[in-house]
Amino acid sequence: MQIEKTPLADCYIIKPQVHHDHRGYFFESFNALKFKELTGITTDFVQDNQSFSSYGVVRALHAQRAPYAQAKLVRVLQGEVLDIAVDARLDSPTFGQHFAIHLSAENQLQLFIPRGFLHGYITLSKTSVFFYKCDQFYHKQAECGVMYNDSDLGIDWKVPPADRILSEKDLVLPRFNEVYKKTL
Ligand SMILES: Cc1cn([C@H]2C[C@H](O)[C@@H](COP(=O)(O)OP(=O)(O)O[C@H]3O[C@H](C)C(=O)[C@H](O)[C@H]3O)O2)c(=O)[nH]c1=O
Repeated sequence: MQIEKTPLADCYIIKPQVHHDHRGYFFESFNALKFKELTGITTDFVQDNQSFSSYGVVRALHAQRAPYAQAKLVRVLQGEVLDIAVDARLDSPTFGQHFAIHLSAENQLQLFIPRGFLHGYITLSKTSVFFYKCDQFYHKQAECGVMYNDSDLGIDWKVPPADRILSEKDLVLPRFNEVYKKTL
């Protein structure tokens, strides 16, 4: 496992060590001890999620409010996505900034997104299977989110707007500054 810092504190890129042989490949998709050694972060994942999407589907930008905030370890099992993490920690020097990364079954990269972040992704391939570990259970009443294309966040979602597909819920999410009450 190799860890790479991002410009957002506590948000890390993880590159697993892939063992290839004549049969195919093997890699440890997560190892809590190695992760702690490399990041100093102790994780206790309690729920795994998986979602299937078609090209252009946007699932963004979501979080759960404290005390049910979730850290997530995300990766792609099939296809390719553009994954977005937005720092929504009011006391963070990178408050309001985002990090974007291409995750794919081919590059096998993962992104660790700490609690206090908004998260979302758009599918760039014909279809995608997205898998992620969470360190807090789903609490529907604690769900929150902001509009994915809020100009204040300046996220380039790559896919032409006409091709993007969103849930009814995501189409009516508020602006970042409405939720986080702090001007960027
Ligand atoms: C998140 C979640 C949802 N659900 C149920 C609720 C709905 O009946 C159905 C679809 O939920 P939703 O439309 O919120 O799914 P996404 O739009 O993919 O939401 C996710 O989008 C981005 C990528 C995230 O990082 C979050 O984990 C999550 O908000 O699954 C559950 O039963 N458990 C859960 O943990």
